[in-house]
Amino acid sequence: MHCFEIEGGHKLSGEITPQGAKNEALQVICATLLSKEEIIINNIPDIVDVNNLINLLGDIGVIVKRLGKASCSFIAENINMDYLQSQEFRTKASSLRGSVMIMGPLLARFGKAYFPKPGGDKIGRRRLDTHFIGFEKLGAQFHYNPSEIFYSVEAEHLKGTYMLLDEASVTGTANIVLAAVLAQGKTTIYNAACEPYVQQLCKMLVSMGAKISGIGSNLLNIEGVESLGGCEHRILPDMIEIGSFIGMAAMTGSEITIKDTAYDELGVIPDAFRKMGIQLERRGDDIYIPEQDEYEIETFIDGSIMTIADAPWPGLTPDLLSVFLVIATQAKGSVLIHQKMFESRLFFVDKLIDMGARIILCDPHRATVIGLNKETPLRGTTLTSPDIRAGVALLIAALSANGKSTIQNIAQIDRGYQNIDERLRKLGAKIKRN
Ligand SMILES: CC(=O)N[C@H]1[C@@H](OP(=O)(O)OP(=O)(O)OC[C@H]2O[C@@H](n3ccc(=O)[nH]c3=O)[C@H](O)[C@@H]2O)O[C@H](CO)[C@@H](O)[C@@H]1O
Ligand SMILES: C=C(OP(=O)(O)O)C(=O)O
Repeated sequence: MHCFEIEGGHKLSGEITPQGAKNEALQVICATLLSKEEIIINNIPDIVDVNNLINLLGDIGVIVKRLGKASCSFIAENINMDYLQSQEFRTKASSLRGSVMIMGPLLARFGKAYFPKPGGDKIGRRRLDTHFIGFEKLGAQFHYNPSEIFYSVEAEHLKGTYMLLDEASVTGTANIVLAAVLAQGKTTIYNAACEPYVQQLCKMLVSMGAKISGIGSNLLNIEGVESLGGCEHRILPDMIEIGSFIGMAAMTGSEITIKDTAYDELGVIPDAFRKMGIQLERRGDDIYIPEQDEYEIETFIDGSIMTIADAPWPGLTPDLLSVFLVIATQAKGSVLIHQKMFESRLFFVDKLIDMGARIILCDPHRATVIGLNKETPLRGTTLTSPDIRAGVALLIAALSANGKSTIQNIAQIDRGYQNIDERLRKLGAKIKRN
């Protein structure tokens, strides 16, 4: 098991370019199953989850060609549906969460799809109800085998309908859209998730010949078509990685430039960092973060303590709350971090408390952080990464801390951050992979 050894307390400097977005990559790669024609995807991040999905598609019969470092061609002409019943499929598909989005395209194109319990972060209950209720509304029969935790959906044909989702699930919306584009007639999805990942998926589907309106809103209208063609698509920069780099710069008091951020797609993220007192400047499509010896968390207008909370898009993504929490530990002022969506994502604060941070975990969803205003740095220690975003938050803490830290279980970080140690070394970080 690899670990990172970090000597903290060094400033970073220079430029860093974000990878392609993990969560978009998972959606658009699954979408390649919808067509017999060639689909080229560019800016694919070289990370474990995405590589596992690409390999899984290869196992199902998709011809995958690497065209360059970050580009692949996919031709899903012949699909081996029997493979989906194999033990090997169950093991491989359950290594990540995003692979559940192969179900929508397979159901739409071949009338059936199977799936084991998906993997992904262990951050509380992660149900799939929205996915399956959506498929059922489109006319599929759903079967769940609880002893094997194996899901199946089958339909002779899918028929468009109106549906109001019980929650704006990101992968759930994507999965339903991926099925509805080939259904007969019109599907309306209300309370649809509209994260940039879903918007990008819909734009790609439109370029393949799908008829979708309402992209970017929570009301999608889809007119089913007979078949879809090929296309070329480029994945947006990873907004979670961009946010992680902003947090890293603030905590280490570093001057860095994050290149090619697709700034207009970042929604409230830059302003949420500004509320934490972090200065950042848009320069074209780059984000420049000056060296800051301190940053002061704003209060609300009436002087009450700031809350940073997650919400479905265009609210603040839950995937950045661990980063906000860690940067608050060295801010001036206090903040309530309210992780509304996931139940077990804040427990990593114990590790920050061990490092000297002042945090009260109020309950599994809320933590109050009283910033140290950089008067007392965190102390380096041995840490274990419980999930991908807590992992990167601990990495940020370790980079800013006094002394050495070891981060174990870095497979969690590698799941979503491409070559992170090498890229950070180029900024001057003292980080080794052992
Ligand atoms: C592979 C992938 O793309 N993963 C992302 C995707 O996961 P995923 O699609 O699995 O997450 P969902 O959007 O389904 O839901 C996430 C959690 O939020 C809760 N929920 C969701 C919507 C809502 O309106 N209210 C609510 O409370 C759900 O019950 C669940 O506990 O979206 C999550 C929410 O942005 C992100 O954290 C994950 O990184
Ligand atoms: C929770 C995340 O990923 P996944 O849904 O793949 O577990 C994440 O990217 O923060």
